[in-house]
Amino acid sequence: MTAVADPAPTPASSPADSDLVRAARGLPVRRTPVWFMRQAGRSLPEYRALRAGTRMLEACQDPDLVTEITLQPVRRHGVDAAILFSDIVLPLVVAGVDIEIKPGVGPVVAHPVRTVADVDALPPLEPDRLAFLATAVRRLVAELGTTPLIGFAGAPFTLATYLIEGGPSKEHARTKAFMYAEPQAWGRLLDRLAVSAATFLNTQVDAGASAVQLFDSWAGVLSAADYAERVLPHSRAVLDGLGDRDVPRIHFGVGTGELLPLIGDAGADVVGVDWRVPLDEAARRVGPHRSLQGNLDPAVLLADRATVDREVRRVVEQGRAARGHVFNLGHGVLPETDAGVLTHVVELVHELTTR
Ligand SMILES: Cc1c2[nH]c(c1CCC(=O)O)Cc1[nH]c(c(CCC(=O)O)c1C)Cc1[nH]c(c(CCC(=O)O)c1C)Cc1[nH]c(c(C)c1CCC(=O)O)C2
Repeated sequence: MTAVADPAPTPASSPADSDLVRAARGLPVRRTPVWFMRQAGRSLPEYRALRAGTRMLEACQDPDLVTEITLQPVRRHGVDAAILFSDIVLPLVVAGVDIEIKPGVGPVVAHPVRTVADVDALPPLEPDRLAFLATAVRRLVAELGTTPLIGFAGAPFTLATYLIEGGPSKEHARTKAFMYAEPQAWGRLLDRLAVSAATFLNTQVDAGASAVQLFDSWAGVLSAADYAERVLPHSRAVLDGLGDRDVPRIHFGVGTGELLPLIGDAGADVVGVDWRVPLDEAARRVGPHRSLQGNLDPAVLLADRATVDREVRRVVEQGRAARGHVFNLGHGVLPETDAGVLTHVVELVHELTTR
């Protein structure tokens, strides 16, 4: 059922009462909440200016920079949520794994995990090394007022792809080969990654984040059977690791049309959907007990205004089939996107859905 507005909507009294959190729980909203994956980043000139001269993974560990970069898209676009400026590989970096983020490429691992011994040599993440993260989150929560902060972590499978491939990959063939050839070491690797992801998430929630997103960006390369047996239990462990922390859980991957029910079953309140499956169909696949997030194709934002408007309207309409809808893109903002178009999309979604 589509969430219906209160007769006389009053402004949110706290982040926990925000439209983002309400939509995620399937409660009535004032208007459909909007945020964008990669809303902080190269589409913003003020981001490029602030980041100049600082390496990505250094910036992520500097509470001043994290706070400012996280707030930039909230100020500029009026989005309904902030997402912490960080990266999915950060828990590994903090634990001592030698990783660099190469501009225009992505994370590159100096010594990829290729053997059982490599798995057992991975350093654990000590929670007391995350003080910078708790500081940044506390500052952000103070600055954001009633706007919720979304904390996030990379899911075990997607992190394993970077560790095993040594960098970005299309087919993830080495990852799958290791998964099939060394099922026990695979299980230990994903267990470890689940523990560090849970530590990373819990630090953010304990410091005041109002929702979390687990990014399993590359899970869509797996069959449903392999995902269910070899990956889902570890993602569930991350989300279960939140314990009784009462924040909504968003769970997202790209190309996961065939996995959507399982992505939900791993313990999500909200299933993130890319542009390949329309939201009304996605709602049928995940069932009536979960909300949806998505799913405008990021490339649409490079098209003319009439196309943008038509596609935004379509996503909003199809999203009405969901228990609750968080408007987003189907994947991250492309760096060449005009920031003005993002602001326009926020305004249009609000206009179309204000009751
Ligand atoms: C797979 C993945 C990564 N990182 C992330 C994912 C999952 C989401 C997805 O599927 O895109 C998650 C992530 N990375 C970043 C955020 C910040 C919050 C936000 O969404 O605004 C989030 C949530 C910042 C970032 N992470 C990165 C940037 C760009 C670095 C820069 O600006 O120099 C940002 C803003 C770097 C990064 N980090 C990663 C890639 C593939 C890249 C892109 C490399 C490039 O194109 O230069 C790994």
